[in-house]
Amino acid sequence: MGVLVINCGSSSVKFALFSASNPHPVAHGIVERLLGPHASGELRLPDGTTLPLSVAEPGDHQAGLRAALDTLRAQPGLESVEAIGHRIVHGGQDFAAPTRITPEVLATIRGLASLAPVHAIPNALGIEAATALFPDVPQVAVFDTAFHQSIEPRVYRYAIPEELYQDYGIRRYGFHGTSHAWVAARAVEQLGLPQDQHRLLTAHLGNGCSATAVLHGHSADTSMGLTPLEGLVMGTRSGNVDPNLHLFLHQQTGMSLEEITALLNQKSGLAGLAGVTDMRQIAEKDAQGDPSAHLAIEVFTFRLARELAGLCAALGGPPDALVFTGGIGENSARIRRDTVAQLGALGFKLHPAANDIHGRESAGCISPPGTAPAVLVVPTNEEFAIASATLQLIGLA
Ligand SMILES: Nc1ncnc2c1ncn2[C@@H]1O[C@H](COP(=O)(O)OP(=O)(O)O)[C@@H](O)[C@H]1O
Ligand SMILES: CC(=O)OP(=O)(O)O
Ligand SMILES: [Mg+2]
Repeated sequence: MGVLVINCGSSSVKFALFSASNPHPVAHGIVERLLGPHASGELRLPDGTTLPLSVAEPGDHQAGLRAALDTLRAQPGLESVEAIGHRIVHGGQDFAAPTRITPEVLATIRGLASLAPVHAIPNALGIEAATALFPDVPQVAVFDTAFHQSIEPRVYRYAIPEELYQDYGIRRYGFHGTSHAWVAARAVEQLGLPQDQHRLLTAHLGNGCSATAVLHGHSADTSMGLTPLEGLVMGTRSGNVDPNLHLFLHQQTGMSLEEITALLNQKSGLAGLAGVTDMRQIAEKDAQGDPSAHLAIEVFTFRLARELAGLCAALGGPPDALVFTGGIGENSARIRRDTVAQLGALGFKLHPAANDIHGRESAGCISPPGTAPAVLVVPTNEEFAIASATLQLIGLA
């Protein structure tokens, strides 16, 4: 039983093919720089082989998916695709759980574009491209927002006039839910906590970054809001700024609303502070004495620590553990160290040697043995979580 998982971003398509309940993909890859003249990608096979993917012009999402799937299908011995799961970033108020994709569901996802301008249209294009290539294969939408549907009105309402919530659905939604739910479940298993009695903080730190308070298996609060711009400092996103910034910038510079929105989503965050988005490069620049890179790390970790401390209000008691995941959370001992160093008020401590060795593929405890609260590194596996939800929904699991 082959399940293909598709994560269509604004300029890339990530994909992974899974066989039944094996969390390691039988093949996976990425096609990048779509929409530009030099789209390209690669397919990785379990034996370590990497095959280049050449994308036909125009290099749109369908061309990207076609390049990936044609190469995938040509590999001897790989599973055929019997179900497709899509990562869909925004489910709005309409979707609280994985949903079988129909033309109506696709239209609703497309209609949510104003709430997720960077993500919703590529997500819809991914569904259309997959439908064109696999017209008879069942497809399932798995929403980033679904896990956060449990947050309460005091958490999801903004203090703005009520009719804006009623008329336009303006509220906090939260994202990266598939990842937060996955790593929280692994942490509960690893620490032997009761399924229905635990308090966790999860920090998903990738290109987009968010933190969540997980209370007894459910999301109780999260740092992202109406859109994936709210909250933490990210690769190119500012996270929280004073909402008056839009007017101030417009008056000072003459920039339009659209230009300011693009500035906050695409040119801010680590890119704005340090000039580059990649945390590895920022750490290298910092080591060479670059003051902007140093400040970027300080702002990133302080804002993360402050957010995590604030999320404890929704836990209603001291956390059992803090979980780091995502490209930065899994790989950067430096970011974990600097963040935890600012959370002493909550009792968090690191075991420096354990912190230095844990990285991708090695889930582990990085706090001193036998002490509470625990600090864990847990690799996320959004793709496998989506594959599992897809199989479950179509009754093949
Ligand atoms: N060894 C590392 N040290 C620090 N940061 C890393 C390391 N490896 C990856 N990263 C960072 O992880 C981020 C990308 O995270 P990832 O979860 O892969 O992204 P995406 O959200 O696109 O899935 C980048 O900022 C990258 O620099
Ligand atoms: C919701 C979100 O921020 O997603 P990503 O990290 O993939 O950009
Ligand atoms: Mg991500």
